[in-house]
Amino acid sequence: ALASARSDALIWARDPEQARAINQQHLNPRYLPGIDLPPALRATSDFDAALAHVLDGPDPADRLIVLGVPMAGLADVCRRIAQALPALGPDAAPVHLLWTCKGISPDTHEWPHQIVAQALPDRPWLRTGVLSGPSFAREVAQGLPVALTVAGRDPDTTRAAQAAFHGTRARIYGTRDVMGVEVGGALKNVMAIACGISDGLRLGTNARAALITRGLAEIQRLGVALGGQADTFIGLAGLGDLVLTATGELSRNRQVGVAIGQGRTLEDILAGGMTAEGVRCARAAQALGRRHGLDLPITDAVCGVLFDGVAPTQAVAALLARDPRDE
Ligand SMILES: NC(=O)c1ccc[n+]([C@@H]2O[C@H](COP(=O)([O-])OP(=O)(O)OC[C@H]3O[C@@H](n4cnc5c(N)ncnc54)[C@H](O)[C@@H]3O)[C@@H](O)[C@H]2O)c1
Ligand SMILES: O=P(O)(O)OC[C@H](O)CO
Repeated sequence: ALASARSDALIWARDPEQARAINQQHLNPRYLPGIDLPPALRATSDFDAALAHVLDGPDPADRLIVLGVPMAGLADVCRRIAQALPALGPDAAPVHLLWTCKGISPDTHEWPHQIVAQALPDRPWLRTGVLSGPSFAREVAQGLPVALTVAGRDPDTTRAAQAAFHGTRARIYGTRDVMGVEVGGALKNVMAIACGISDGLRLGTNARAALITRGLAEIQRLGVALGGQADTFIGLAGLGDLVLTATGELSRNRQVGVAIGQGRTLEDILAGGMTAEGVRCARAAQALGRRHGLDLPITDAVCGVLFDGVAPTQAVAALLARDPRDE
C-alpha cells in the first residue's frame, strides 16, 4: 500500500531470494503469488540497512517501521531492532513503530504491546502502536480499498500513520485503545475458527450469524475486563475484522475451522506451515477469561475441539444445551 503512493517504501525480508524476487521481478511468489507489486517497492535482506533506511531518510518527521511478522517472531524482531538502533538522545525526532500481529503469547499470555515494551524499553523517541482491522493481505496487495485502525498511546503515532498512508487505497482511523484493538484482533481469529467449523459441518448461515454475534459479545467481555473500551469492539478492529475473518474465504483461521468441520485433523491442516494465529492463542484467551472469572463458551468450545479431542458435533450440542440467559 505504501509503495503505491511513495517511492521510499522498503521491505526487509529474511530470505535474500525473496528480496531478489521483489527487486527484480516485482513479485512475491511465496506469499502473494500472481500479484504484480508496485515497481517502487524495494526489498533488502540486510536488517541493518533496513533500519538505516528509516533513520537516514530525508524527512525526520517521516520515520515509520511496520512489523508484519507473526506473533511468534515479534519479540525476536524487536530485540534485533533494540540491538541495531543507535543510542539517540531524548530530543531525537520520533521513530514510529507499528505491528500488525494479532494474537496472545501462548506461553506468557502477553499481548503484543507488552512484548514490544519488554524488548524495546526506555526509548522516549520511540512511539509505538498497533495497526489492525479487516485487511486480507492479498486484497491490499491488489490495490483494493481497505480501512484500518491504528491504536497508540501517543496521538503522534496515529497522525504519522495517517500521513504515511494518505494517498494510498488504505484509510487509517485512530484510537488510543491499544488493549481493546489487540483483544479484537486476537479473539476474532478464535471466532473465525468457530465459524469455519460450523460452516464445515454445514450448519447454515443462521448458525454462522449467531456465532459472530455471540462471539462479539465474548470478545467484548474479555476486552473490557482487560481494560479495553466497549465501543472499540463495534469498530474496525472488533466487528469489522470479525465479520471479515469469520466469513471471508481468504481467512486462514476460517480455513482451519472449515477443514476441521469437514473431518481433517489439526496436525494435518497445519503441516504446510500456515500461519493461523487463532490456534496459537485460543488457550491463552481461555486462561485469561478464567483468571477474570468470565464465561467464554465459544472460546472453550474451540479449545475443546482443537486440543481436547471433543468432536465438532459434540461441541455444538454443548453450546446449544447451555442454560438459557438474557442477551
Ligand atoms: N496476512 C494477512 O492478511 C494479515 C492481515 C492483517 C494482520 N495480519 C497479522 O499480521 C501478522 C503477520 O501475518 P502474516 O500473514 O504476514 O504472516 P506470515 O506467516 O505470512 O509471515 C509474514 C512474514 O514474517 C516472516 N517471519 C515469520 N517468522 C519470523 C521471525 N521469527 N522473524 C522474522 N520474520 C519472520 C515470514 O518469513 C514472512 O516473510 C499475524 O499476526 C497476522 O495475524 C495478517
Ligand atoms: O488469514 P487470517 O485468518 O489470519 O486473517 C487475516 C487478517 O487478520 C484479516 O484481517
